[in-house]
Amino acid sequence: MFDHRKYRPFTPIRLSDRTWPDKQITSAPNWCSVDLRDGNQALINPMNVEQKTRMFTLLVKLGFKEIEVGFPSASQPDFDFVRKLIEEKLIPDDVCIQVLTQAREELISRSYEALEGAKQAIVHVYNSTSTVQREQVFGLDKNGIKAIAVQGAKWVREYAMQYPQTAWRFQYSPESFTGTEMEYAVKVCDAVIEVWAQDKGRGMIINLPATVEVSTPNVFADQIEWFCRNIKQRDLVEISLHTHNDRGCGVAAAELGVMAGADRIEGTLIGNGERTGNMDIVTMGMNLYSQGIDPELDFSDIKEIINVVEYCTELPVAARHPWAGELVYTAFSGSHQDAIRKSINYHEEHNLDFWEVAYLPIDPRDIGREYEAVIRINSQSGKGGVALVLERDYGITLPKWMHAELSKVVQQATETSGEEISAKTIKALFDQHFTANSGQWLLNGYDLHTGDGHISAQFDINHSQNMLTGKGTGAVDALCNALAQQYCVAIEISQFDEHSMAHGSTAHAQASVALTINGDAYSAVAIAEDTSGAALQAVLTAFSKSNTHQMKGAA
Ligand SMILES: CC(=O)SCCNC(=O)CCNC(=O)[C@H](O)C(C)(C)COP(=O)(O)OP(=O)(O)OC[C@H]1O[C@@H](n2cnc3c(N)ncnc32)[C@H](O)[C@@H]1OP(=O)(O)O
Ligand SMILES: CC(C)C(=O)C(=O)O
Repeated sequence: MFDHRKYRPFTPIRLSDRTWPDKQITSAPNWCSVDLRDGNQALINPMNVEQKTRMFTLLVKLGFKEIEVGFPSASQPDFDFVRKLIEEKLIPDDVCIQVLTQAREELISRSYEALEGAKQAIVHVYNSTSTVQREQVFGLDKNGIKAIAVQGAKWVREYAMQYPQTAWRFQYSPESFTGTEMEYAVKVCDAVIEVWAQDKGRGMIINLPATVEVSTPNVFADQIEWFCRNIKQRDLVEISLHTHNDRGCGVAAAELGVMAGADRIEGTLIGNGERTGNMDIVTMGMNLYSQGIDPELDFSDIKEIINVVEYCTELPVAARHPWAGELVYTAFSGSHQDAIRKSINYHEEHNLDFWEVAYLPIDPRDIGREYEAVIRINSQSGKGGVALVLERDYGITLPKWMHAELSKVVQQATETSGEEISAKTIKALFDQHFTANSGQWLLNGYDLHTGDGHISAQFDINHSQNMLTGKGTGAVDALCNALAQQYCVAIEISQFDEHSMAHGSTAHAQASVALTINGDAYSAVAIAEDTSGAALQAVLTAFSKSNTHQMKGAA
């Protein structure tokens, strides 16, 4: 039964003098990828050695310096993978691998066996401390649970002594930290630190997991600030966070947690992990990047990250996934397209130092995305977007007065199909509507003579099979007069635009014209090697439309 009364609200801790809301993140935290452990343990098919190796290689390439590579005491494949990394010397000198173990002696001992020969490594031991786990899973009181942690810490320390060649660091996680009374969590962690602090200079990490996300991120941040203030030997430990995404706020919790004093963040690429996933390092890293902060991870080839993640996890990356999804830099809606087009043009024209483009929080090209994907056209799109597609993909810049006319044609097509329309189809519609010419109305040549402020011109046109002669203030005017005289119609030039086309194009000029012929409007575009040729052809094409129309009308 869908009955909310079955649930109780989470009780926040009392922290009225919190300071984290006034803090800003100004640098990247220390990152630790747990793709190969927490990510892996949540998969339908855990990664095989080949997939793990591919993921590890990517993580190193992205710049991770700490990578939890598995739970080697849990399974032979995990054990073998750690051995492979060490024996095949696949771990760069500046990368530290990490392994997870429960606080059980046989598992700790096996973890050290797996790590033998590593230059440096982090042994990560955990046990659950929340009220629910204490009472319902372990059946132990607070002292009993603390004793597991302390005993685990002791075994971790003792076994490390048997492998003095490795530079060991130790990590402890009070699993289900957020469901634990804060005073008690501090007590357990203080006790673990006390064990490990016996070895002076030993790197220690206390990792605080939101094993299941149970509150709003501000409550988590309060817990972190409170914990950091109250732990006894704060200066000896690195405080790490390991958030999950059950309420959809895994990244927000980690961010506020860093503001509250944490130094290190554990997470996965694209947020794979138990249930709704671990906190997504790509999202948090890109959040920093978009604020001008170096994430110290290289996400410039997002496609490669997606390919490897999809290959290794056998799960698809959602099209709307923050920063990485296929559609996150794409606008279909007209007003967004219009603003993006104007904003990008403004940016280029004013040579701005900072990226501030409407609807695009970053330049998609920074992460290897093309502008092509930014504007896509369907029935929600507007004239600006359609014009941009023609300009972007075909170098055809339409004058503003022509945008609405083309957009109407495209809109009809998208409404009829109910689907997205490709750039190729938009170009075909443009040709059909603006440049199509029966072939009878093609300009073969022209001869212009200037005198008494007027141009006398002769036009060689297929259709007339004779030369047309006209006089006017310019070539276009002269042609219109010639046509008006020859075909006994009234012609007025309502709009006219001509410009050179982009460098590198085979044609060099584009002309657009709107004529009013016997009271009706006809517009056309022509592209030719020179501006006069393009202008005259545009007039002929527009005129041909009226001619067809009249013939149709007559029939
Ligand atoms: C929040 C997290 O993601 S933690 C990481 C979880 N990851 C995994 O579990 C993946 C790998 N795990 C495994 O392959 C297995 O669970 C193993 C190998 C670790 C342990 O396997 P098994 O001993 O066969 O079974 P299981 O996991 O059910 O063990 C539960 C026992 O361990 C105890 N236990 C559980 N966690 C811990 C811990 N952190 N420290 C000490 N003891 C623990 C339980 O109380 C229980 O004891 P009991 O047998 O006396 O009741
Ligand atoms: C072992 C801990 C860090 C964990 O994976 C969790 O609590 O989610």
